Order: sequence, then C-alpha cells, then structure tokens
Amino acid sequence: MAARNPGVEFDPSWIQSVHVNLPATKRRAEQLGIRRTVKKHYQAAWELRAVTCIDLTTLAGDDTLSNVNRLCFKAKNPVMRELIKAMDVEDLGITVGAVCVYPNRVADAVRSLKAAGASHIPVASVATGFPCGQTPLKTRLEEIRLAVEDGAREIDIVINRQMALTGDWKGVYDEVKMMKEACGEAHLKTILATGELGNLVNVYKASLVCMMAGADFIKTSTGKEGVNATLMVGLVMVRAIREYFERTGYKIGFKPAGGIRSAKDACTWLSLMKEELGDEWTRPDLFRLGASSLLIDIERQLFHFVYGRYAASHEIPMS
Ligand SMILES: O=C[C@H](O)COP(=O)(O)O
Repeated sequence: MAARNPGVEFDPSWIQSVHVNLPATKRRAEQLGIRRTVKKHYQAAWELRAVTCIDLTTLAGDDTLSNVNRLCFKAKNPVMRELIKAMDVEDLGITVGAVCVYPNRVADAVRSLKAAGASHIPVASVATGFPCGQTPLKTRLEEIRLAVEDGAREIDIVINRQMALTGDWKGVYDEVKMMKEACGEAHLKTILATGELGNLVNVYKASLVCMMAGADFIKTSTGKEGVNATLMVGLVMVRAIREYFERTGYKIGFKPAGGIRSAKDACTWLSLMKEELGDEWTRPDLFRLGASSLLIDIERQLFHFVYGRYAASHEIPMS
C-alpha cells in the first residue's frame, strides 16, 4: 500500500508553468483504444482485474434501502459463482473496489455489507453538494463529517468550478485542504468535473492543485456532466499524477467515472494506466473505475469466455 499523500504547500509558479500539447494528446488518446487489444485468457484476466477496481455506484434520487442491499450483494459477488468456478479463480476472492452511494445511503450500505460478511469492502460517499457543489462551504464540510461518522471510508468531493474557471487556484486549494481535514482517516477522491473546466490546461492545473492539497485520488467526473470520462482528459490527468510523483514521491490514484459501460472501455482504461504509470497503478489502491452499469457487460463477456456464447438475460439475473 502506497504512503498517503499529505499534500504540499500551494505553489503558484508550478500551476503557471502548466501547458498541454493538444494535438499530441489527441493523437495518443486516439491510439489507446485501437492499439492494444487483449484476447482470450488475457482478456478474461484483465476483465477480472477491472472488476476489482470498480466503485460500484448508485447515485439516484430514488435509491432505497433495497437497491442499496442489492448493490452490496453484487459488490461481494460481482461475478456469478459458476463463472468464477469455471475459471478456477475462487481463491482470489474477487470483489469490487468499493460501493459508492449518496451520504444518506452510507449507513444502509455499511449495515448491508456487514450483514453480508463483506465489511472489508469500503463504502465511498459522494459529498460536498454533489454533483454541482453549489452549497456553502460550511455545509459541504459538514456533509463530509456526517458521511464519515456513518461509516464512509472514502469520500468523493467535487471541486469548486466557479473558482477553477476564474483562475482562483489558491481558493480551490484551500477548500480541498479543508475537505481533506474533514475526511480524517477516510480517503479523499477529488472530482474535477472535467466536462465543465473549459480546457485541458485547466484539467491539468486542477489535478495538480488537488494533489497539492492532499487528494488521495483524482477523479474525472460526477457522471452527471454533459461530457464525462474521456481518454484525452484521462491522459492529461495521469500525466499530472506522474509529474506529482516525480516531484514529491507520492503516488496518487486515478478514477475515471461517468459513461464507462463496456468491458472493452474498462480494458482500455487499464491499458492507459499500465502504459503511462506502470502495473502498480492497475490495482484498486491506485485505480478505480466509477461506474453504475459496467459490471453487467464484464459479466456478459466472462460468460462468453467460459461458454463460448452470450448469456440470455435470465442467465445473469443479478446483473
Ligand atoms: O462516480 C460514478 C459515476 O457517477 C457513475 O456514472 P455512470 O452512471 O455513468 O456509470
């Protein structure tokens, strides 16, 4: 397990020095989806790895105790038992990386995982006026404290886009630093909402600022913006993670989120991590996929790997 990032002093000259080569980023992102394809056993292995990195998410106004219970059952048993047996991976004890819910559902999720004997799976809560962050700072900080009190071990905050868009990076830094303090022992994931940051330079700057303020993870999107996780944005963010690591020695995690629905997409994100940051960043302590419906497709692909045909929907009922 990597040492947690304590953050560093705000460094405006580092922020000012940021620039992004747009055509090169575009070219590299385009190659990612097509250059590397994994097949057969390798594909199944990558898909299983992707499962372990999923923050299995439900973030809906109509979330209830019963769908949170169902989500937690799925978190503990993400792939049908017969597939796990057929692939001979029972001893790996595969679960998802975390369950991600709204603050009001944290206590339900903690209870439900406990009842399922799966308290080792952390509950992550979005907080700070997710998804827009348009509530007073005092309220946003209190929301974090309450979610932690209810048992959240990871907190996904949204950054202040108004400050980011007006270039008030010190303001963003100060808020994120206070949020980190409010998290206590809980891990802090900072959502940049990249679809609302205007350009890739702002994405890089926001990534650096959050890491300087002590983020454990940087995350692309809430899943509620018009444009969510894209490979271009992902590339810029992982390059910022690399630069932060080279300058400070701290390893920060990355979480693309929003619109990731296919096993192929999940493998492409994994290959981005492997190629840009190395194998260490393809594991759940440094990589998560925020997704509400990705698991269905991964399970379907694994079914195809085992049986050589796609499942009828009644054959994967818990998906
Ligand atoms: O953080 C997770 C996202 O909200 C999930 O987005 P999604 O529903 O598009 O998978």
